[in-house]
Amino acid sequence: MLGYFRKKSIILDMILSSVLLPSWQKLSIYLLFSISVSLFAHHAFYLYQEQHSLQRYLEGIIERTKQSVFQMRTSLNLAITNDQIACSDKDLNSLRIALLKYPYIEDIGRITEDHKLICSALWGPFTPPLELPKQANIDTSFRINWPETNGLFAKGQQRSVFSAGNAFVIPSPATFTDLIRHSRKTGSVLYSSKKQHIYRIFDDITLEEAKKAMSYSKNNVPMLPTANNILTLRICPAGFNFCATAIDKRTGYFDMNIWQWLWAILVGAFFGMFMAFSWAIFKSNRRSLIYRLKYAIKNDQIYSLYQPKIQLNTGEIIGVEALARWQDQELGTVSPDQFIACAEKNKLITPLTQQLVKKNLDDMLRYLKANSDFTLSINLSIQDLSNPSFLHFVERQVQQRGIHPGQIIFEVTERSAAQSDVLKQVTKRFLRKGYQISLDDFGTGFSNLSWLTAFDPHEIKIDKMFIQSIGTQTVNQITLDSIFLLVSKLDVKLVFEGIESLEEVDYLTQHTPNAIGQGWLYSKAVDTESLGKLLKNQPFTSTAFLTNSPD
Ligand SMILES: Nc1nc2c(ncn2[C@@H]2O[C@@H]3COP(=O)(O)O[C@H]4[C@@H](O)[C@H](n5cnc6c(=O)[nH]c(N)nc65)O[C@@H]4COP(=O)(O)O[C@H]3[C@H]2O)c(=O)[nH]1
Repeated sequence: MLGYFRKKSIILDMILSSVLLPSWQKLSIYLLFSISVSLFAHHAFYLYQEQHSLQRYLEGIIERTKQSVFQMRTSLNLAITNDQIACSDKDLNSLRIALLKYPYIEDIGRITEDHKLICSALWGPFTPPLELPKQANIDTSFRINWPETNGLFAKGQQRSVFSAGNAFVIPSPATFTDLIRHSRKTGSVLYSSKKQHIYRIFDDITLEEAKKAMSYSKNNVPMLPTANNILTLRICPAGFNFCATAIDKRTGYFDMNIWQWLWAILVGAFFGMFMAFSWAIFKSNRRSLIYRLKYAIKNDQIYSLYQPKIQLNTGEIIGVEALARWQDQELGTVSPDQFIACAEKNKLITPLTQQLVKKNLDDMLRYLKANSDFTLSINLSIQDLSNPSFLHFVERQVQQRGIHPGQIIFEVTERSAAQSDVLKQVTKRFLRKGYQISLDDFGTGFSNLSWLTAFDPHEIKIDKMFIQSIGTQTVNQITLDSIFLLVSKLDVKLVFEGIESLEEVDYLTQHTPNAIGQGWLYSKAVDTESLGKLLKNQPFTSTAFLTNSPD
């Protein structure tokens, strides 16, 4: 069990260590940001829902008011066209029949020109007549209507009275009963379209709140949550003389309960973490070797430095080996062993080699032209060689610059036995075109004798580990001695890599007088300018020539 958890934690450690984890400061910023975004999103979401619910509520009130208006208009018309003597029994009976037909009307009766109610279907004749308040509103639908009328019904009750001709109606207070929400945060106000008169206030809305809501000529949807802002929606139906505004006094944030707040914070925190880690992974990927290498190739940032190859017995520079260099903004100096392997693995080697070949030919053109014995060694990967178009590419580049193919040496390394057959085939095509082939890193890995017999390289490069073994009496030194013996029988140039001391030069020249060498004793890989100086000052005859040029 313990082992299981240990294993899990190792895997987690591995995952986490491969990602650039965000710092606590960054994580807090992400969290703060996304919690705020989440809260705002929740606010907007609830606001949207509330707006929809308020819209439905308002439409309900508008629809019911239209029905009520229709019933009032029709019943008033019936009363006006009734040719009975006003307030007679017959008149009152026909008014009662009308009253029974229209459920949104509470009472219907007769009114005099000076605004006195003289009888009604419910109450019969009023003796004396009931006087209405003087402040009448002119209403296009009903000619005259009065606002709340005190005293007609129970004490304190108010009714609106609408009149036309010698008839009046009182709408039923039960008209909207089923629409009332009994809500403490929403409500609505019904008023004349010119805002002269408030017909009715629904739910728990104060007169001040109703007036404030009426003051908005359009819908008021407060996206930014402030405590004083109210959500209001207004509808003024065409062909009618009234408007209704619905109000929501506590919206979004202000209406969220503790669980909704917690949920919003949790969602925000989750997304904040998610964003922070996604960004960290994205950044880690951007910093990855493969990403940076693609970027470097695309932006032509990889270049070559040139390490002189020396004829050891004379100290003369007979050519150079191009060695790729890459200085990345993010990763710093990356060794060619690393990035070449990465390019090979990710099928980037062909574009990279092509870029480098062009640069190498351009850089060395003047030296190649100045001395027809001067050679340029270029490292190739097996993928370059097996790419059928690569030889054509090289041919084009070499011909365009008027360079003799024999001055170009392609260094190849056999990295697996399986590559042997391919190499045999392809290198022959290069040899036929006049290029030289050099067998690199001889003695290491798969570069061995079988290779030598498979085809005839012009040159064998002995790996630096053998040079470093000189004077050590190790297996490598013994191998080096056998290489001398073997190569003396073959028609092939021997190039020793990694020469760092005069003793090594002495040892090598004693065994192979025509040996060629390269190493830090003479020079590290240098740029074209420094190479020019080295060429001027050659031959290397003593330690005085040894440079400390940067690699
Ligand atoms: N300790 C020591 N080292 C010395 C001395 N003289 C030279 N060297 C290093 O030995 C390596 C020789 O290159 P290589 O065997 O072709 O091995 C090369 C070659 O296989 C590959 N490479 C470099 N440039 C290219 C390129 O343009 N294309 C391809 N395909 N491979 C390249 O990367 C390998 C490593 O290149 P570098 O890091 O530049 O390492 C170079 C060079 O800097 C010395 O006196 N002492």
